[in-house]
Amino acid sequence: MKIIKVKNVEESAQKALEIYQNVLNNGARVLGLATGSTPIPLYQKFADSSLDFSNLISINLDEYLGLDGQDKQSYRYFMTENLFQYKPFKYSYVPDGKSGNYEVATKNYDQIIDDNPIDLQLLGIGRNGHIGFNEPGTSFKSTTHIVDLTQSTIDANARFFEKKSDVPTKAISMGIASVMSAKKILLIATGESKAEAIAAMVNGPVTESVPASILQQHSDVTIIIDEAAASKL
Ligand SMILES: O=P(O)(O)OC[C@H]1O[C@](O)(CO)[C@@H](O)[C@@H]1O
Repeated sequence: MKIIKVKNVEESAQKALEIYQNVLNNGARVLGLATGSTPIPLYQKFADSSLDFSNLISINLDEYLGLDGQDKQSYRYFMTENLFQYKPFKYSYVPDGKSGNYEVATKNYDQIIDDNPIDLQLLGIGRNGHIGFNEPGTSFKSTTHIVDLTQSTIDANARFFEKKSDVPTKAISMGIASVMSAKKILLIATGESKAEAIAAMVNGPVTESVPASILQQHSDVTIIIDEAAASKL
């Protein structure tokens, strides 16, 4: 793992932007994207940059179950608001949270990933070490699947909803094997609330109890962390 320590959120986004400029100059055509608060400063930098995504494909990690792309809490909506409206891709895939048949929806998403190998997968990290919506205990062999969200994730995400009871309890997520299939991975973590998860991911054993710990076994992972997220390393 290559660890880049930065002072603050602004610097984390700047460093990440430089990594994207580099991989795009080197011919990347498929970007794996993430939601959550962490990537927003980077998406703002994308929007303000001269980068052109119109010939690229994006593949998002996850989506809440039961929300369609028009729903303001959906991750499709989040992506449109924060990035796609400013920097459209040739095609942007987000898992279908409203499919009537989740077996088909998960298989289709795996096929999309197989057909479009991800050049650079962007990740945040949950306080419990989750990546995508792959909660502790998820098999390292998992591909796209339906997830029961843990209470800790529901609580953490409640800030985006009017009432806690509005937070979906299930999601459709790319699996850990799908994430690991990306050629390069960039994980960004900022803030004290991520410090424990970062320490477990970097220094702890590789265990399904800490999904992000599997990244120790990927050959090309870069972690950008600010001082607060690095405080327990
Ligand atoms: O960046 P945030 O908002 O702290 O979220 C961390 C993680 O939680 C999720 O939003 C899912 O709960 C992930 O997509 C993200 O990586």
